Amino acid sequence: MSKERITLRQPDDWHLHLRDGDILNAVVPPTAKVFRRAVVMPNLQPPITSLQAAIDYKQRIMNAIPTEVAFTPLMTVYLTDDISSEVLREGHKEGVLMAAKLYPANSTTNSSGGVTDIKNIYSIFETMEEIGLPLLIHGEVTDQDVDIFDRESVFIERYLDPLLTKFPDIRTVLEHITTDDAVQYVQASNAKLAATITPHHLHINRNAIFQDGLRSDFFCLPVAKRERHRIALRRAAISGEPCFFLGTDSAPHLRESKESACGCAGIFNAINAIESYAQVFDEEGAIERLEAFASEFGPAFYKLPLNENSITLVKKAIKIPSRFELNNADDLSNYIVPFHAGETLNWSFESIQPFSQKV
Ligand SMILES: NC(=O)N[C@@H](CC(=O)O)C(=O)O
Ligand SMILES: [Zn+2]
Ligand SMILES: [Zn+2]
Repeated sequence: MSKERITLRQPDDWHLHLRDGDILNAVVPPTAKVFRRAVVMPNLQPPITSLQAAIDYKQRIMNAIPTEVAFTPLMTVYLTDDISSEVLREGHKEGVLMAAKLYPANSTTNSSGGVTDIKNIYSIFETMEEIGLPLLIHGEVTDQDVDIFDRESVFIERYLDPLLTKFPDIRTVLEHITTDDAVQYVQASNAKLAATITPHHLHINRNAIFQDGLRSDFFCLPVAKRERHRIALRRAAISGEPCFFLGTDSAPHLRESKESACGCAGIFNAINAIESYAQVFDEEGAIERLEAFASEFGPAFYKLPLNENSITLVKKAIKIPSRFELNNADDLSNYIVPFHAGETLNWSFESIQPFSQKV
C-alpha cells in the first residue's frame, strides 16, 4: 500500500540562494519553515569575499527569519583569483565559514568575479585541504568552443579530475549535477566527493526550455540536459548512496530579469522544494529513502549533527501559485514565478515537531 503520510527528520538545504534586501526578506521564511539549516551561496553583487561581508550578510539573513522559527544559515565565501589563505583560515577557525565556493569566471549568475584559471588558486586548495574546509564547485567550463550541454562533463574531465588527483583530501561538493557523467564520476570517486541534486533537474529535461516557445522559467545553469540524464539523476537521488544529497539551488530572479532579452539563469523552488522532491521519490517508489537524501547524508558529509525535529508531509494535492509576490506593486518587479507555477503537486507539508514524537 502506498503511504499517505510520512514523517522524516527535519531536512537541510545544502545549496541555496537568498539574495539580499526585499528578495531576501521574502524568500527566507518559506525555506526556514521547512529546513533547519542551509548553505547560503555567496554570489551577491558584490560577492561575499571577506569575513566581515559574510558576518554582515548572516546578520541580515537572521533578521529575516520569522520569530519562533529555528533556522541556521551556513555561510560561504566566494573564491577569486586573489583571495588570501588567511580569509579561509580565519573564517574556518572562527566558525564563520562552512565552505568556500568556486565559480569559474562567467560560468553563471554573478560569477564575473570568479576564478579565471583554477591553477591560479592551487595554494588556496592546499590550505583548504590542510584545514578541512569544504570546497563547493559550480562545475562548468566556459570555453566558447565547448557546447553548453557539454560544459559539465568537460569540466569534470579537464578540471575536476586533475584537481582531485592533486588534492585528494579536500572534501568537495560538485553542486547541482545535471548529467549521467557526473553521477558516474561521483559514484566512482572516494567518499570525499559528493554532489547535490536540485528538484528541477529531477523533474525537467531540456525540452522544458523550449516547450511551445522560449521559456526562461526553466532556464538555469547548468542547463537541464537530455531525458537520459534526468533519469540518471533520479536513480542517483533515490539510490541511498550517501554521496548524493539535497541542495535545491533555489535561485530567485524578479520577473523583470526573466522576461527580458537576456533572461537570467535560475529557478526559484523554495516555496515547494520538499514537496517537489517528495513527488519524485514517490513516483520512483522510494519515498522511504527521502529522509536519508534530505536529512542524513548532508550532515554526514559536512560532519554536523543530525537535526532534532521532524517534519510531516501528507499526500494531499496542493496547487502551486503562479506568482510569489514581494509587494503590492503592479509590475514585473514585484514578483517571482516559482517552479511548478500553476501545477498541482501530490504532497504537502503539514507540520514540524520534535523528532521523538510519532505522528
Ligand atoms: N543555478 C542558476 O541558474 N543560477 C544561480 C547560480 C548558480 O547556482 O549557478 C543564481 O544565482 O541565480
Ligand atoms: Zn551554480
Ligand atoms: Zn546555485
